[in-house]
Amino acid sequence: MKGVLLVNLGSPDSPTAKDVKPYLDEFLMDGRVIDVPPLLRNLLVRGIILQTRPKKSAKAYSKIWWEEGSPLIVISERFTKKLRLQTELPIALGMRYGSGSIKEGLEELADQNVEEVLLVPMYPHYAMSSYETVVVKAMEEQQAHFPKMKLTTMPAFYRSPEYIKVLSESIAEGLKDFEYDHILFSYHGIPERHIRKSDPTKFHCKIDGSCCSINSVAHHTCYRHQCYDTTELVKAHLGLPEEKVSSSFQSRLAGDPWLKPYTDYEFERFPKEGKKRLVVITPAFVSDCLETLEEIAMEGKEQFEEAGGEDYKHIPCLNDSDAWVTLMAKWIHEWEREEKLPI
Ligand SMILES: C=CC1=C(C)c2cc3[nH]c(cc4nc(cc5[nH]c(cc1n2)c(C)c5CCC(=O)O)C(CCC(=O)O)=C4C)c(C)c3C=C
Ligand SMILES: [Fe+2]
Ligand SMILES: [Fe+2]
Repeated sequence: MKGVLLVNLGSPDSPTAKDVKPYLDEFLMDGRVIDVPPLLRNLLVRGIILQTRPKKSAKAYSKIWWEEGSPLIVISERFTKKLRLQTELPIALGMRYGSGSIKEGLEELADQNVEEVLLVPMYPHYAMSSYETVVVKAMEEQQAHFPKMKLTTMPAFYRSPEYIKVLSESIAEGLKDFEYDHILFSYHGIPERHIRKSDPTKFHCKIDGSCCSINSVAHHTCYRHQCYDTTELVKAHLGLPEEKVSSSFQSRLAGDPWLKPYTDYEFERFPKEGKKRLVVITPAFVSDCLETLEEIAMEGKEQFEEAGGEDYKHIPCLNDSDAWVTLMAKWIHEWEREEKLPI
């Protein structure tokens, strides 16, 4: 029997420093997130970051927390419930970090006699700190606890024409009745080093402004290329004017150079260039979360307005919209019947 495991990032159990700390510990001790040798990671994460960050993050989480729980978890559960109505296969949901683990998701499927699992990392793009860590963790759990299960992984779907259509239509809906000077596609950032590490050719990705637009096998795992490609594909689909669209990267941690341009610098720059009415889209996330609801919809608005901006709009992620659920159900049916996957 076939089944599906959807995996999203996860959230703390509550917006308190007490619950945020173990969640951040698991997240940041992942060697694909903070990719330094284990001893140094331990020192950096437990000795420095976790001394102050949980309190700061808990404050941010408490600004966006819903009565039912973390928006990321609640939206992922709503998506899963709606998806179950459109397919007869068992569908489970797991989180990479925090409660509701990947192992529990696989257990739920095993209990329903599932032997062949379609693993769906809920990320449109490949990054070792998002997509790759989900795949590796799921394979480890499968090998350790479910040796007879077969895992097939959904590829990063950022350039599937059907996905671009659904994303573009949700953006078009958000652009209705809003006069804008500029549209910013703000993607979650990663350290530049991760781009070089994920380059199988070891020479293509120079992050020099041109590598991401020159065809290369490196793009299968180049987060930067995939983000820029998403912007280009949506721009083409909607016929948006070249000069009114740009991309940037948000949510960096202090220390290393992360992908540029930085979103918060763009919020300060745009009003000075006369771009005073801004739309922000966050296509690295399929569901709204701390990084979209607090960092972009709240903090970003404040930064933009303080810099002289006048009108600001964040267009929500695809969340549990009917078009997105229906597309995922279609991909699942294609895998179930024809062993075909998007891209
Ligand atoms: C979209 C994919 C994501 C990538 C790539 C990613 C990389 C990455 N993230 C951190 C550090 C943090 N991220 C945090 C929150 C967070 N990150 C993503 C997604 C990606 N991260 C999501 C969906 C969320 C929101 C979770 C939620 O509960 O709503 C946080 C926690 C909050 C905070 O303290 O700021 C941290 C920390 C690193 C270091 C990294 C790549 C190296
Ligand atoms: Fe993150
Ligand atoms: Fe690249």
